[in-house]
Amino acid sequence: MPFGQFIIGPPGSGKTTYANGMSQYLACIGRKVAIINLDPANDLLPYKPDVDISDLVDLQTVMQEMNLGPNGGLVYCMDYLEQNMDWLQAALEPLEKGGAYCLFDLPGQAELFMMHDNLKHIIDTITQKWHYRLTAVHLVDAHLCTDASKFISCLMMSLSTMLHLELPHINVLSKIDLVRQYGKLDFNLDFYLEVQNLKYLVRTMGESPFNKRYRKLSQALCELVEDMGLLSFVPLAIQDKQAVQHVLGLADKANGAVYASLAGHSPYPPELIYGASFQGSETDMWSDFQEKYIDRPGNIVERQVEQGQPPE
Ligand SMILES: Nc1nc2c(ncn2[C@@H]2O[C@H](COP(=O)(O)OP(=O)(O)OP(=O)(O)O)[C@@H](O)[C@H]2O)c(=O)[nH]1
Repeated sequence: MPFGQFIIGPPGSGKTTYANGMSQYLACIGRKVAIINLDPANDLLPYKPDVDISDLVDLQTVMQEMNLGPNGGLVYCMDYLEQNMDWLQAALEPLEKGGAYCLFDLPGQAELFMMHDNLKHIIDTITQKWHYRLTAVHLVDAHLCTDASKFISCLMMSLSTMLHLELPHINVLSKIDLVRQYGKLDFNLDFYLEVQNLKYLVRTMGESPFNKRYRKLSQALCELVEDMGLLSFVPLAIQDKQAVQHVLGLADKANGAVYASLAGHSPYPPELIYGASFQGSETDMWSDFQEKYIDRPGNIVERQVEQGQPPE
């Protein structure tokens, strides 16, 4: 029974970097890991994929021969993969036999999730027909927290992806370490992670004619998200070991790897699965992140300016 993660999220949200970082962490703690690149637009990979969709279909060739743009080409490649799932099954077989934890790096274009069924069919085949136990790890760039309207869009996108995929799901605010660059947040980090009391978010939206006109709509969307009670985020900065550990621990619980290990149905003893996951309290971790990445000035010059001293 193979375990692993589907890594999803909009373009640029950090999926490939996460696949690379997570695989390094897994290898470090002694778990076998494989990366399956299913994004044909991924040309400069920081990792060496164990399976690469480019070996099946090449996006550039598709664009040239079919006279398609990048998005049309991507949809074509996904259709092609859907029709050639036996290729993927054969490529996965040795990894499965070797007991590898599978990280699937997926394309980020939202239309693949929202408007076409090909990726959903691919995911369904892997999880339902081939019985892979996979958690969807959905990354969104944390800079969306710096603007209430953008954060509401991010909530809608995360929620609809969750409902569309019907998989165990973790929502991640990625690149937390870069948030400071985009200015001060209106609220502490836990506000964005817990996704509660969103009425306060709507209040920060300003008084432009556009905002005034659509305030009720924003309010209704926020109420919908809160009423469903399905959405929350965990923070990630890929170089932060604690954060990577935390996401892995949640993914292992969501896909059942922890319970399989406890029941003796895993090549890894529970100590390795539990022992490698984050053991502390989430609230302490949030405060630590708040202090480390959001409150604390990033460098000595910023610190001096914040303390009212002229930079040296
Ligand atoms: N500082 C910082 N940079 C990050 C982090 N995660 C990703 N990045 C950077 O964000 C940029 C985009 O990351 P990618 O991993 O290529 O994002 P992606 O989602 O795979 O992008 P597409 O392949 O276009 O869909 C790269 O420059 C990464 O180095 C992080 O946690 N911290």
